[in-house]
Amino acid sequence: MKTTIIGYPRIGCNRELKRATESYFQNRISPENLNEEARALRKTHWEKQIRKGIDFPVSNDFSFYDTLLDTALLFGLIPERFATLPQDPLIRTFAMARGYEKNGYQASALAMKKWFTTNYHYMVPEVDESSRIGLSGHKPLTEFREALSAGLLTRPMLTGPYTLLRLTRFSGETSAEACAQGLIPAYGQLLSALGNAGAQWVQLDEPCLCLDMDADEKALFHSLYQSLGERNPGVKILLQTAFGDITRVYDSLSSLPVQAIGMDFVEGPDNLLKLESDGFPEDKILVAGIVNGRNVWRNNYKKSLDLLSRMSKHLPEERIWLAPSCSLLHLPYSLAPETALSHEIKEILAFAEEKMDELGELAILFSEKNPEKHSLLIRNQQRFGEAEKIPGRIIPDVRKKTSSLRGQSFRRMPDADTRKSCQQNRLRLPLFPTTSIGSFPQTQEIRAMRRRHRKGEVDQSTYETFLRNRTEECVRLQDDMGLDVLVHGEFERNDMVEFFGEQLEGFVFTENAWVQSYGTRCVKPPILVGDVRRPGPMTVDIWRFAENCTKKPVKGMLTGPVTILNWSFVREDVESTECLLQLALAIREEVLDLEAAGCGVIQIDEAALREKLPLKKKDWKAYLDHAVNAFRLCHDGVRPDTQIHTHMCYSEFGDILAAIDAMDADVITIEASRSALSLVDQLKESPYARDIGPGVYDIHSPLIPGEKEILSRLEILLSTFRPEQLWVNPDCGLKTRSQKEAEQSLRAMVNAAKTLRETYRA
Ligand SMILES: Nc1nc2c(c(=O)[nH]1)N[C@@H](CNc1ccc(C(=O)N[C@@H](CCC(=O)N[C@@H](CCC(=O)N[C@@H](CCC(=O)O)C(=O)O)C(=O)O)C(=O)O)cc1)CN2
Ligand code: MET
Ligand SMILES: [Zn+2]
Repeated sequence: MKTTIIGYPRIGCNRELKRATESYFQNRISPENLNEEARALRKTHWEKQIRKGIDFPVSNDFSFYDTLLDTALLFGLIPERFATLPQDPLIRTFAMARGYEKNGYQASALAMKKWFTTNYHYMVPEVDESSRIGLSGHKPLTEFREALSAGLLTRPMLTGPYTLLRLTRFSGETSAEACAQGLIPAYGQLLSALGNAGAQWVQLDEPCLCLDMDADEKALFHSLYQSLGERNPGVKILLQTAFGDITRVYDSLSSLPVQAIGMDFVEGPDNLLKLESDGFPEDKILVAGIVNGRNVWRNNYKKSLDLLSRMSKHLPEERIWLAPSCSLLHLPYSLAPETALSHEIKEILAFAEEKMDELGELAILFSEKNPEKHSLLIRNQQRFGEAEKIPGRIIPDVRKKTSSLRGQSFRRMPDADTRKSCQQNRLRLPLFPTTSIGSFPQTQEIRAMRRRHRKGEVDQSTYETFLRNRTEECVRLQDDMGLDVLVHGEFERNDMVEFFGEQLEGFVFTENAWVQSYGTRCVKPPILVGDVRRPGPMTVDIWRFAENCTKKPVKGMLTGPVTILNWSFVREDVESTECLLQLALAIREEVLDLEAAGCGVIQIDEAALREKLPLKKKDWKAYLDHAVNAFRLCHDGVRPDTQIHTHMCYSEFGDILAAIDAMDADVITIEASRSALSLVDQLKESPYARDIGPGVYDIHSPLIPGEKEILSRLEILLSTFRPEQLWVNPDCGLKTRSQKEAEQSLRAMVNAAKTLRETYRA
């Protein structure tokens, strides 16, 4: 059996690309320097795949920002506001990703959305009537040639036409069908160019095949591939899917003019059932995704060999290539730099590099007559034996509590309307109250201080004094700007999930296991290995300190159980519903401690609640029931006059409105600035009654909004929301912004709210 991967991380094992790109943004290095760094990284990544024995390495998985954005640029899916940008590919890429402002020319960034159920974000391509669809770049070709000149034959990958069209926003008279007319010839042209350059295979990523598909969508998919097949000059196509099963189109696979199909057998167990009941097309190769490409645990070889032997009853092993279930983009690079993990834990983990080892070992084992006797299999089983010894895997006290809660639904009393008046009596907030989402800029100074503290170069009390000083400045600044509900700024947190993981029992941490979240931004997800317990208060001290710096209310700031779970690497030895209950209990204890300390407004962020919404609608209810119930458990014990906020990063919630409402928070703040109109649209049919703060400016962009711009967004929002329910806040936390950007933007926002209040008073 041959092995392949379908994408590799690109940020660099020491985040070299992040550092180089950020230096380029600050004009500290030239575009040539940035390109050099990128070339060096690509070379390192190809060489690593070869060294790990991968038979078919991949190219064009590199990107300066996002591969979907690269594909959009490649084929001219560019909206009018970027049409007159300089032709330079770096400038165009970053302009579309981050917004552009120069010489009186301004263009806001493309929207950013979550990539399927991962914590990776893609840029949403936009097509309008000005877009000229056609091949207008050569990135896949350049990178293919670059590898070839280093002596490596790679398989270029890019987003396929169906997924590209499905994820694009069309405006005016444009449509996916019309766009396809220009797009397919452009793909054809690219494939010929790649074939002429010596490529044998091209990988077209079609993860959208794992979504629900109606008859029109299926027809579009088939017609795209039929016409691509007619234009294909002979290069072989691997149609690659990920993140679930493709049972929606399985029946028609054999008629597709492609030579290989990649399927996920980890998140899509139904793929195997289909293969067993319907067989697999005789003329195609199966790229079998059997090693989990997005969780950090070792593969269980015994189970994988069983799976492979079931598959090989339906097609010969020469036609099976072993692969991860998705791109390795969602995993850290390597276990090698991790020195602090215990032996048992290290034994049971595998990051991108170790996953490639696993593919090779599985190929060896499968070719053995008696794999049971093979040292590789014995070693693999020993790892799982060792893992049983991990301390804290089962804490009987915790299990006792969760088992008494199973099957219950939690509910806060009294009803929301009654609570609203209790809270108004206590807080006395003006119309259009202003607030922020929590974090303030994590400046170089703060990060450097945290690093010195981590390394033991700065003692605990110096570090704490430093944090308090920053917190005090931050609270005073908000007071001075006239915000109504303040925050402490989250300076003590490296990340909203990693921080809570560090406070709770049950998680372990890595030193260097970074995973790209978007652009140059990375996360280091904690790894859940045991039962969760809260040893003591986590946020009460810093909240109390901040509260004492002002007369205004300061929000207690927590991350909710669903988000902690969704942004961690989760255990596979325990049901996620159990972990969710354990986390909810821990957060609940913290909520009650904050309340007892006098905190009147508590925000429980559920930024990741929507992100793990299953891709197929039939699975939504089960997920949402558990998620919502866990959130309700966090706050079902608070007093009526304690105001519970929640925050979500994406406003696309028209379709899960009932679930959002059922969370029973008093106030929700959400992202909306890049899509104020779409939120208003979604809520036209079914109005939303609770207090809501749709973000009035984009915190992901370095552009500073003006008061007028904010006012016009607020006006749009007031066409759907009652003045008494509208809060005024940014889209999300300010941690990635500079001090100046944060301050000027918030001032514009507060002024806009004040102006609006005048209008309503008159
Ligand atoms: N987990 C998670 N997922 C999320 C979000 C989020 O906030 N958290 N937000 C949404 C958007 N995604 C985001 C993801 C990351 C970042 C982000 O800012 N990440 C930081 C890293 C944050 C962090 O963990 N920082 C640590 C470590 C920082 C670091 O790199 N330290 C240097 C030293 C720095 C110095 O000396 O100057 C080092 O260790 O080498 C800290 O502050 O302590 C980055 O990439 O720059 C922002 C948004 C969706 N998903
Ligand atoms: C990604 S959601 C962020 C919420 C968090 N309270 C912050 O402001 O950073
Ligand atoms: Zn957010």
